[in-house]
Amino acid sequence: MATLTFSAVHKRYPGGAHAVRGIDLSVADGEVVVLLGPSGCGKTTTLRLAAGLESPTAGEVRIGERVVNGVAPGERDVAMAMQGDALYPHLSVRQNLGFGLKMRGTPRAEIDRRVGEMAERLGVAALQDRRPEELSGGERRRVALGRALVRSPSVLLLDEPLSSLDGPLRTQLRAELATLLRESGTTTLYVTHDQAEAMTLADRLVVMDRGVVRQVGAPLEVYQRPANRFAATYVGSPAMNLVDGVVAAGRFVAGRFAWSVDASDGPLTLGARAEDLRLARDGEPAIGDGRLAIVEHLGHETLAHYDIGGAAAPWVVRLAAGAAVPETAPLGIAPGGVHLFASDETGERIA
Ligand SMILES: Nc1ncnc2c1ncn2[C@@H]1O[C@H](COP(=O)(O)OP(=O)(O)OP(=O)(O)O)[C@@H](O)[C@H]1O
Repeated sequence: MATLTFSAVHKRYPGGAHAVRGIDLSVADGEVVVLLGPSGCGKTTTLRLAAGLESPTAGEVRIGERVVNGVAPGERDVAMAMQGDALYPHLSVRQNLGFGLKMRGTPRAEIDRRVGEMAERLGVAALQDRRPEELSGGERRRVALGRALVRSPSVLLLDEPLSSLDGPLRTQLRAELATLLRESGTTTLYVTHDQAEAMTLADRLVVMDRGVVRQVGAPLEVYQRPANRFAATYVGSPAMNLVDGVVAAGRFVAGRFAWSVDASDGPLTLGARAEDLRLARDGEPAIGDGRLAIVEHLGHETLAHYDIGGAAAPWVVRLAAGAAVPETAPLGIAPGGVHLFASDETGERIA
């Protein structure tokens, strides 16, 4: 087990892409840190820098106290599992699981013991004599994860390991993986752009945008108190509702939209999550009248999209399943449900 540390790390590819722009990040011993961000934001590059498949163009990557910038992947004691990783087709499940241990000269009896335990934990014990072609997609993913985990590496690097799976299987394996990572206590850096996966697996979440870290925090902390507009819109589904407007004398106004805020005069962006919006009753304060644009009946809840005038897109209101959805309604924001962000390009949180 070890810590993994990035200090002012940059990666500029020969072709010119500046994929990672000064990342400072530390994964503590036994911690699961998830990199979350849109396509092309530098997640995989960060992981490959930890693996030793790329070297930084500036800054330092350390495993424990050791600077590993120029150290080859095989000398780092890291294990990696990536999306679409192929198993060795001519080897059995047992041999696939034990391959890394064998390469490291682990005694036969210990390989058998560790492989047996891992196969048991991953629910593939009965399949150990099969070849990969005789497995389902989910079973193959389990074996690929097991192959990385069984080595008990200092650092485990996982790049969208569940992305080739569909609905229920993915949910199941996600939960199993969460337990497995906790129990094994392996220092893990995990890349995904799947919200639910990030929220379930992460001790801490790292929100990335165009090669830069925009926020680091526990998943709920990031959800409840996003540090900037980017994190506010990227974390959470549906995304936080936002509207650009101007504050004058304690009143935020954007077109038909108005709400009392505790902020100095000037432009800013006001946000509220779908669950913090409500249909205001008579006499309750309202941001204005919303006009119904779309309703999504999702079974366990209803998402009503209301055009509120000032915002570019309709605001999404989360309602209980089966609740009445009026065509027009005054919308209110629950106490504590208002987020304020700078309207400049940083979009930093103000309150
Ligand atoms: N080998 C490479 N050579 C040149 N540019 C690259 C290389 N690998 C990645 N890039 C560029 O670096 C940037 C970051 O890519 P990276 O794969 O790290 O993003 P990502 O966040 O993992 O994206 P995705 O979610 O799509 O996998 C992108 O602009 C990409 O085009």
